[in-house]
Amino acid sequence: MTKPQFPQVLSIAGSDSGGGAGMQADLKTMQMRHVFATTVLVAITAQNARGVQRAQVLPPAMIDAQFAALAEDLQIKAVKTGMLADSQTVQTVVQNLQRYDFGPLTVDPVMIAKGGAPLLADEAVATVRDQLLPLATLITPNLPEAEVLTGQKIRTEAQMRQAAEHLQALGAANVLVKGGHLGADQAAVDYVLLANGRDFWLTSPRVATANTHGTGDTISACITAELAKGVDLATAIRVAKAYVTATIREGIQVGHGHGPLNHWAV
Ligand SMILES: Nc1ncnc2c1ncn2[C@@H]1O[C@H](COP(=O)(O)OP(=O)(O)OP(=O)(O)O)[C@@H](O)[C@H]1O
Ligand SMILES: Cc1ncc(CO)c(N)n1
Repeated sequence: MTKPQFPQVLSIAGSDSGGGAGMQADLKTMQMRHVFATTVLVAITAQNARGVQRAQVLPPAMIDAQFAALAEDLQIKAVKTGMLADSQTVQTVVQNLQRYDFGPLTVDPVMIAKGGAPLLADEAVATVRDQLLPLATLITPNLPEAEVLTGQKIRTEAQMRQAAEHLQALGAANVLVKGGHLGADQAAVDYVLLANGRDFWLTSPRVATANTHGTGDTISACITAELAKGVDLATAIRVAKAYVTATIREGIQVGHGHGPLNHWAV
């Protein structure tokens, strides 16, 4: 009897001990999307829905060793990055992504946790922009991240569009600007600019909830999973928007503060 085949995907990220964001959100999402998730852990955070208490970065040699182990034995079809902590770690990840072909790369340029804790050192922003972003098949910044990467203020939908064009000019092939941080009275509107110049908006009703910890990780992990299955990018982004919306709408209650999503939602 032939055994079931699942496309293999990779999450390069930090651990969220609270289980709601980071590598844990990636793993839960990828499992729900029926792909086989592998990981390169770059940092550990002591974190819960109230915030980040402590973080520790892994040494470059340990990051290299994880990449080498995967390259030796697996066939990764799509890859994403999340928390990358500091400039040295970004450079280590960039070197490995250049060394191995793990398929289309989705860069979620994680900078600050929902509670306000920094997950990327200021000195690493230029490394992300200049070295990682040009490798990205897709970059998925939220509004504050897009502001930092472009140096532009983003308060309106017109500015979201301009920021996407700017990010493309910086070298990202395709761009998803996430509008989760627009005003609480506005719909959850995201803007997509594809490599071929096609663009579209994705709009869903804003759910009035504090339980949005890990939304960014979840949408980018879902896109990565769909890409590994061979789904085209525009469809992968639409599927992922629908999935993250369901995980917010069909919320669960775990912890306090910015609680996690319902990854079982469909
Ligand atoms: N309250 C909400 N209701 C519905 N959709 C939301 C809500 N908040 C965020 N979203 C959607 O979730 C996705 C992630 O966007 P967001 O801007 O929150 O990412 P993020 O800030 O990177 O998340 P995180 O840092 O928690 O991982 C987007 O599609 C956004 O529109
Ligand atoms: C480890 C980690 N990665 C990413 C995020 C952003 O959601 C977070 N809060 N924690």
